[in-house]
Amino acid sequence: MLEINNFNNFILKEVSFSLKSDENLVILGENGAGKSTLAKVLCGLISSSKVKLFNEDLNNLSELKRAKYINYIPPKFSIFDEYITLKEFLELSCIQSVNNKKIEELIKLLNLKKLQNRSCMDLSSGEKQLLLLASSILHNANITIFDELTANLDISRLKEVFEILNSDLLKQKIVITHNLDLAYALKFKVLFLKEGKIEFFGFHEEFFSNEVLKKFYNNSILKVNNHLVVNL
Ligand SMILES: Nc1ncnc2c1ncn2[C@@H]1O[C@H](COP(=O)(O)OP(=O)(O)OP(=O)(O)O)[C@@H](O)[C@H]1O
Repeated sequence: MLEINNFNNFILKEVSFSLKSDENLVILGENGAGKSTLAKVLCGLISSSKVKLFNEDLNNLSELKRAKYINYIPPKFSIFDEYITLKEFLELSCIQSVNNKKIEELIKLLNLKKLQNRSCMDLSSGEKQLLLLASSILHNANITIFDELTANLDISRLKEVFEILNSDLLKQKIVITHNLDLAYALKFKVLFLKEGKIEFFGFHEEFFSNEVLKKFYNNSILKVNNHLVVNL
């Protein structure tokens, strides 16, 4: 259970919503709408007294408990140690004991075997995003927030990531994305932010109706025969 109650700062305005433990969420909105800021508030990177996780104030949680409850995966991979390898990064992603069997399974699942001894710094943007996904599965938080996880992925990798987000490998998921095809396919609940305000919070079916799409995207996107079509 995640709750935010009337949060305000210079970017977000009167933000309130709650998610039950079995609900996943997609966060949509224009560039600069406040999506990453909201993610940082929800996971405590921006401090606030307005967030509750599993009925406990986020502010009062120990660092370990907070890490178990929520994990924020940023849009860009950054690391200070330029020598650390992909496999070592995964070992560090286990919050308590290192689970080598699971690391091997994930390396196989995400086809990262030939990269496992490469320095993380040398990975391509898409490979870094797959590493972040593998890392989040090892971390295994109750809630994982992905901020533009799929931005640099080719179509076949996007499909693999979709399958993982659509599976039970991770518990509760919050996905920030500009990829409406992904948002549509995931069928998660939808939150649409505009200039820091929640303009829509509700079910997938309602958001992806032509009426609501027209309201938020003018005529640039349409649903035709149950497919989204971009009108460039
Ligand atoms: N630390 C900061 N100081 C000042 N302004 C900030 C700061 N962080 C974000 N902003 C501004 O707040 C607004 C919202 O930023 P945010 O990164 O949350 O948007 P976003 O919806 O995630 O955008 P995008 O889709 O482009 O990633 C932007 O106008 C941004 O420039």
